[in-house]
Amino acid sequence: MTDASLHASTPYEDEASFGDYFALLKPRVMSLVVFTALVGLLAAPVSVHPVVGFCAILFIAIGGGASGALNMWWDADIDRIMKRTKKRPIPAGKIAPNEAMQFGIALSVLSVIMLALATNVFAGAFLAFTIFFYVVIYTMWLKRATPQNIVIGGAAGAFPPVIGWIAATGSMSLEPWLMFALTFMWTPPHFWALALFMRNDYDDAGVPMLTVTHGRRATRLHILVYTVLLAALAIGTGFTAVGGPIYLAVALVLNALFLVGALRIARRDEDASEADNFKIERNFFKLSLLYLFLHFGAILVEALLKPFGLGGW
Ligand code: HEM
Ligand SMILES: CC(C)=CCC/C(C)=C/CC/C(C)=C/COP(=O)(O)OP(=O)(O)O
Repeated sequence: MTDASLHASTPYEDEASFGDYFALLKPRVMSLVVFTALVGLLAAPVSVHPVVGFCAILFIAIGGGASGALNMWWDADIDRIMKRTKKRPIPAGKIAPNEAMQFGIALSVLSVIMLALATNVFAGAFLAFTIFFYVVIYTMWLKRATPQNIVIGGAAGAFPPVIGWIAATGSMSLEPWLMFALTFMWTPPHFWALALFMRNDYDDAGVPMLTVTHGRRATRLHILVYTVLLAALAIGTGFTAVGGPIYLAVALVLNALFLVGALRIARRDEDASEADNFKIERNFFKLSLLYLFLHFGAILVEALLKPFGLGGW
């Protein structure tokens, strides 16, 4: 939908509140993104001045939020159709699409420049690339083009620990890419569970999510396959440079729970009670958030213990 037609059907209010602009930053989703960036930054084997570290995380958060605003600008037409998203600031008539676009671009430029100045140019460039990946590659291109949209696009959400590490060290190494791999493999089960319990949202909006193109049964099986691969990766990571006994214990428990959840989803029958299916899918989605948070929390604990001769193997 063009700006003009959106304007025609939505009476934009004169003054959007601070809360409306804040909502454009997708703060709830970005909170976990920012946490993974923080772990990337703190797990690096260098000492970062607390003020520099704080600024780095702040600018990564602003960059992530800016990419969320640009996503909402581009997707305003489908957001106004889906129940889950119709109350967002643009479809709700609080902020005009053009304003959201300008806000998103301004914050993107600001965050990239400030991160480069506060830390290093490499980190700034990587943040710019991540924003580009989420906004252009995922949102503008893949999301409406292929059911593999989130498998490939998931890379955008997996880059933040790499940005955090580069902000701290000015270089890359294996450890942040292990964190990348974990988030990358986690994204499909995380998202497809939501696509299942949001039922017809994506059908209505004509977005080619797996649930729409290949059906709910195929999506359930995809969740199971990715969860098995994720479990192998997450547990295997326990024996690498970012792992250690604490991480491994956390990973074993969480992956067992996640596998049980994925099996329950895979075994659901579409003819079964819709309320029961909803509950199982929603619980799995919630567990996915705890799953990533605790894996990164464990990576952080291992890293913070290392200077004391503890942590790691
Ligand atoms: C391309 C990859 C991803 C896709 C397509 C995706 C999709 C989604 C969607 C559609 C929602 C519902 C959001 C809403 O209604 O506001 C959601 C929720 C969420 N996502 Fe993701 N996600 C992705 C990657 C990530 C990553 C990498 C993280 C964190 C590292 C993350 C963290 C969250 C959190 C914390 C929520 C819950 C927000 C709440 O409490 O409402 N997501 N995700
Ligand atoms: C630092 C930086 C730039 C981070 C970017 C992080 C990132 C790519 C997060 C992706 C998370 C997300 C909300 C995907 C939603 O998919 P969607 O946009 O299809 O969901 P929607 O239907 O809720 O809009």
